[in-house]
Amino acid sequence: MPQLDEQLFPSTPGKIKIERAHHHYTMNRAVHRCFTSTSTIFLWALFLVALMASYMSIQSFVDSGSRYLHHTTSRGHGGIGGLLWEKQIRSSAQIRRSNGISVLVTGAAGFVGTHVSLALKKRGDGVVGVDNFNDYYDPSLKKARRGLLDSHNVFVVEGDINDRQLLAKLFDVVAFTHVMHLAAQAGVRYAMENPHSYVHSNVAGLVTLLEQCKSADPQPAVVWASSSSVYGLNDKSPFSESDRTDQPASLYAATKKAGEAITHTYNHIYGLSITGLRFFTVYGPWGRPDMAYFSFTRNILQGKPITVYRGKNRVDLARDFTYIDDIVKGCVASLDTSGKSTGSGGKKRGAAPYRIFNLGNTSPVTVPTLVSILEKNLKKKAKKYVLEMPGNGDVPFTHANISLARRKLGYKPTTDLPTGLRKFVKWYLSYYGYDQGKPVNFK
Ligand SMILES: O=C(O)[C@H]1O[C@H](OP(=O)(O)OP(=O)(O)OC[C@H]2O[C@@H](n3ccc(=O)[nH]c3=O)[C@H](O)[C@@H]2O)[C@H](O)[C@@H](O)[C@@H]1O
Repeated sequence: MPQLDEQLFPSTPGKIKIERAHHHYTMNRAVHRCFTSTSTIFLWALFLVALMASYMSIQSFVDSGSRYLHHTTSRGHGGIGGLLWEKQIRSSAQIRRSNGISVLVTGAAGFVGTHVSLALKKRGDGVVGVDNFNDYYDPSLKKARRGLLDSHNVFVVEGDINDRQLLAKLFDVVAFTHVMHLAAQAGVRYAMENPHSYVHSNVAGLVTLLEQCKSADPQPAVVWASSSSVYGLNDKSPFSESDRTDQPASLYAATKKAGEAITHTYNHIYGLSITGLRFFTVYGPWGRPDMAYFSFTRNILQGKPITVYRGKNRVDLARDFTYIDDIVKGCVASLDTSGKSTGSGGKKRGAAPYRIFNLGNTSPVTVPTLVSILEKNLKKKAKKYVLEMPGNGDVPFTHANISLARRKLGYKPTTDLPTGLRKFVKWYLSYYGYDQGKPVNFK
């Protein structure tokens, strides 16, 4: 005779069977002890069905956990999905020039996102931003950037790129021609502290966004931020797009490299037009406080020490620091030359462009030189601690070969590090309210 628990859990293939095996041992004994009459059996059956149902609903909550949470928060903040919301989205997406484009900018309250959104809006394109305003660095700076965007009629939705319903809703309201995907967990060394945030944004978030782009009709062309860090331990200099990128030195770099592979599959299977931009240590006004040029400035002004990393054999580290305005030109040119996605209804209808470009400055500068330029601009000496570079994901140097971007995008950086840092320091002092060296409104 079949055992009672076998009658309650009929043999089915796949997942259910595993669940059943799970329950089998503990319940077997309970069943024999307790089931003495048919009415008790009936009550137990009801109880078990209820147990199964609640287990399944917990499972589905876990599956869609982040989506659920993000939804609640975003709904709470901005009345997402309401009529007023739709009106703001439509007005922000409105194109005001002939042959203009309408762009969804992810990470719009971020450093590069803010600058690109403003540049597009200023020339008459439609722009809608999305940003989750996370606290990886001071969210008040992100809010201030949003204020700047607001004043130029760029609307930024508070939400996460992992939120499928939000993305679907945005594409319902606007037929975006382009997506400028800049939302990401940035920072090379922080990946050791919080590895999962890199997977969440740079892998899972990217896939969620591409899924939406693939099924949108018409499909938008996608331009997105990869990173110079994908070159990892490559020691061939300068770095060309065709150089090897299979030796990442940090999880951050690995997720960006994964992004290049993931976007390739969406291009190949669904006909999405893809352009990946390998940014080289971008700096400038409204920049990121976690980056060296920014935190060095803060510490020098506050009289606090800075740590200057040094490579093996006392060799200085160097970066191909690239000024934000040059990067913006590269981003805008990428959107303008992206070519169309070919798919519709989730099906590819022909080959679409897949491109990768270095956007660098082509002249690496050492970290000690960066510090001395800042000292000159701030008229203050840094208290320096020199430390051997810890094994935390850093690479010794970066140097971009930009001939491909020059040929295909007309990309030509024009700002050297001293000029760019002068502009940054000027912004920094006015933003944080320094008056003759004294912080008035230091945040
Ligand atoms: O080009 C890129 O792909 C990457 O550029 C930067 O990464 P990184 O070049 O490491 O920029 P910083 O964090 O500003 O560091 C610049 C240099 O200063 C050095 N550094 C940093 C911090 C510090 O306290 N001391 C110090 O000497 C680093 O070792 C590095 O050589 C960005 O943070 C990444 O998000 C971006 O993807």
